Amino acid sequence: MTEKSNEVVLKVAGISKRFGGLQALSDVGITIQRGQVYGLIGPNGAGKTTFFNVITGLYTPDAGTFELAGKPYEPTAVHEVAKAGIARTFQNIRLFAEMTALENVMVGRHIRTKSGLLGAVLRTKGFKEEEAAIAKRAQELLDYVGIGKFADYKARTLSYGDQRRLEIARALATDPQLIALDEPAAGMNATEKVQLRELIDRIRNDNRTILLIEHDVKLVMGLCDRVTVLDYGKQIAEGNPAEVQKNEKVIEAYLGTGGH
Ligand SMILES: Nc1ncnc2c1ncn2[C@@H]1O[C@H](COP(=O)(O)OP(=O)(O)OP(=O)(O)O)[C@@H](O)[C@H]1O
Repeated sequence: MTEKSNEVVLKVAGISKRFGGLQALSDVGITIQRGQVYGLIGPNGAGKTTFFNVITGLYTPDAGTFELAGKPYEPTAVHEVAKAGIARTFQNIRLFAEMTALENVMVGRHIRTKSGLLGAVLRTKGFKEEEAAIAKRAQELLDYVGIGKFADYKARTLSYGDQRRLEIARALATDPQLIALDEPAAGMNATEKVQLRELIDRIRNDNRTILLIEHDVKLVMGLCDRVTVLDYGKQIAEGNPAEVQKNEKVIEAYLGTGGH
């Protein structure tokens, strides 16, 4: 029997990372199954961003093993990781401000195109057909995240919440194995958070897999299938939200630092 929930998408183990005298991560590992929303939480300075950056190729770890959809990958460069199948968004939105929403999504799609640079320069027939297909797919993705009507708007003119949706559409455009969202709810108002939650739910229901760093513990607990809690670079708890919430080390870590 093929149980989708048993299919491992990301398996990282034994990750350590030191910055000078500071052990930012010590032997951290997570396993994410297809269709899961996996949350990464922890007090300020716990190592969440470092962990995220290691997985997505921004930082080189001192130790660790990495497997994506059953294949080992080397997180040595961001574009290699994107090609391997991890798409990410950033805490501080990184869109092409002067490009339209549609163009921003098309950029995401280009890492999967075949014509390449020469085709683009020569504007070959193959290139033009491919462009049209990419534009169509980009429009579908904008519709999917709920901002289809803004396709021709410059990214910078969109509301904050819509820019975050656009980033997610761009990430989806790469057909990733895993979508890594870095604090997607940061700076959102209550209505935008509800909409974000609905969108993430929808993405999960389409059997996609999401890793999420988020400060909004309520959002994480309400949304995630599994959660890892980091504190001072160590993984102090892993489990479903109910288990993690009851964990004494977790309660202590949050109360001890004033929580969030
Ligand atoms: N590039 C770096 N150079 C030196 N130290 C770093 C670097 N990046 C992170 N650190 C340190 O590593 C530790 C973990 O930081 P990290 O940003 O991963 O935590 P975090 O859990 O994401 O925190 P926050 O919730 O505040 O974003 C901190 O003590 C931080 O100062």
